[in-house]
This record gives sequence, structure tokens and C-alpha cells, in this order.
Amino acid sequence: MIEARDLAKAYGGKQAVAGLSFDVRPGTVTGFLGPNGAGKSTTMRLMLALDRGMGTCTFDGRPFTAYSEPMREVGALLEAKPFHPTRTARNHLRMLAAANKIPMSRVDAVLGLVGLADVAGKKPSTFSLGMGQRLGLAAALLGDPHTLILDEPANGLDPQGIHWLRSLLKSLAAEGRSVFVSSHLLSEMALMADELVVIGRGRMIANGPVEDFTRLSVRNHVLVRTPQAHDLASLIGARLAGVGSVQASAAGELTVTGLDAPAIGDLAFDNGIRIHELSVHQATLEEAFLEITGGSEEFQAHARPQSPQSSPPATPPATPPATPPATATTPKDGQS
Ligand SMILES: Nc1ncnc2c1ncn2[C@@H]1O[C@H](COP(=O)(O)OP(=O)(O)OP(=O)(O)O)[C@@H](O)[C@H]1O
Repeated sequence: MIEARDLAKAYGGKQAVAGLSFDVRPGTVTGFLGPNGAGKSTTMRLMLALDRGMGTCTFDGRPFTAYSEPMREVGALLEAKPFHPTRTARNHLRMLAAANKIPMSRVDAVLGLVGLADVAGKKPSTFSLGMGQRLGLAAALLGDPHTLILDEPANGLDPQGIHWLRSLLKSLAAEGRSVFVSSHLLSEMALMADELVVIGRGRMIANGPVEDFTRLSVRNHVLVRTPQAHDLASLIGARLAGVGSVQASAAGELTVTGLDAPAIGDLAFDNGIRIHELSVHQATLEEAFLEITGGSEEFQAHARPQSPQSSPPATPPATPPATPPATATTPKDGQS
């Protein structure tokens, strides 16, 4: 169990991490998300007492520095390619094993586990970024620790490597370990993580199960296609009574929030309205992330001035448009 409490760190006058508290439970993969510069790496360094700051972080009740052989308790991967330039991959791990009283048999075991057995005699300076990440993971796993703290472990991995990493981290969590992992690959995180810690500008934005994060998104909606869109929009608008929205997204097509698909279907049926499609759109983790972190990005690119011919930006606005009255957005379609 990781318990982080009131972690804080300032660089000069700038608050990089501002009072973060969260738990990482055994048996779970907890994803750590935030825009560039949000404070993820700083938080991970604070957790491992690699940076001086405020607050506490304990691993099964004790701080990282209280463990005499910490690699047996907590495995960490914080930066790409943190290796001695002239030692071979195997010797790098042998050195770490010796320093932490880890049996030498673990060295070849973890090299095999991360797929580097064939290049164990090569120097990491010749490795690609992805191979370096694999060696960093091997080092993190060397002591067979209960807890893993991994900063962007998917960085540099090819699609097969990313798939392998996901399976590995999920299986390590299924064995009862606590896995705390940051990544910018949100689709991967959606498949891998059970819980999320989302920060922006060093502060907590959201903390909880992944499903809650996407379930509460305002991007969740029901799409309805009907030849009687005007009539149905009026009925839905009356039923919503201001909570939710109904908007015409195309001719004969309505986007509804605040009312679920069965309720819309029943309303249509009770009023003799034909439905051609009724589909539920669940927000992706990426959509929910953009929505929730919209105001907390530190580094925002300024949009290029648009020429009259240019297309609109691909990224939707961070906050949805205010709910309009149902009738104001209803199409003037040919209804039966
Ligand atoms: N050594 C340092 N000296 C000064 N400022 C720093 C230092 N390390 C980090 N910062 C600042 O602290 C803030 C948080 O940085 P951090 O690297 O923790 O963010 P991050 O969420 O890991 O970012 P990214 O996703 O881009 O890796 C940033 O504003 C960064 O500029």
C-alpha cells in the first residue's frame, strides 16, 4: 500500500507539486495522468525521497528510506536509460543485485522477462530507447518488489512492446502488487489502469476508478436518428426540464445528454415516433481527460490563424456548450 500525504515541492517561487494526497492499493494498476509539466515526475521523485520537499509517502507504512534493501520493496523506473555507459546490461543488473542482496539468479530471470536475454552481453549505450526502457523495467523488477513506480515506461516501445507492457503490469497487479504508472498513452491507460490519479499544475484534479472518470464525463450522450426529430426534441426537452440537453447534430439526428437510451426509446414509443437509431456514446478516457484538464495545461500551443478555407480544430472544446432550450436547436426537418 502506498500512502502519499500532502506532497509538495517548489522550484524557486514556482509550486511544482502543491499538496497531493492519494493511495495506491495492492492488486491495482493506478494510472498517473496530467498534462506536460503537471508535476508527475516531481511527485514520483518526492515519493522516493529523491527530491527534498514537503509531505510524506509510505510503502506498507514505512518511508522508502527506512528500507535497508529498498529494491526488494519498491521497484522504480524514473528516467530512460539511467545506465553505466560501459557495463553490459547483465553486469549493470548484477551490480544492482549485489548492492541489494538480491540472488544473482534474478538477473537472467528479469532479462528474460523483459525480452533482453539475447542482448544481455551488450552495452546499454548501444540500446534503442525502447530497449533502454526494458532494461530499466528489468532493474525495477529485479528485487521482486511488492510495489512498482514507473514514469512513462511505454516511452519508446513499439506497439507490440506496449501490448506486452500492459499485460505485464496487469499480471503483476493481479499477483497483489501495487503498480503506480504514468503515461501519456491514454488509450493504453484506459485498458490497463483500475484507478486514476489526475493532476494539473501540481494539484489533484481527479482520483478514483477509471469507470467513474469516464462515466461522469459530459461527453457521454445518446445519439438518436429519427425522421421526426423536431417532435422528439420537443418531447425530450420537456422531459429534461433543464437538466441535460438535446441538440440537433445533423438533419434527423439528435444528441441527448441527461436521459438514457431506454427512457428516450420509451418516450418515442409512447408518442408514436419512429426511431431509426438509438446508440449510447461512452466518453473515451482521452475525451474525459481533455475535458477535466482543459484549464490546467501549463504549455498551450496557440492555434494558427485560420484561413477561410481551413478546417476547424480537431480537438473539441474543453467544456461543452451551455444547454440550449430544446426547441432552439431542433432542425427544421421533413418530418412525417
Ligand atoms: N529541476 C527543476 N528545476 C526547476 N523546475 C523544475 C525542475 N524539475 C521540474 N521543474 C518544473 O516543475 C514542474 C513540474 O515538472 P514535472 O517534470 O514534474 O512535470 P511532468 O508532469 O512530469 O511533465 P511531463 O509530462 O512533461 O514529463 C514544471 O513546471 C517543471 O518546469
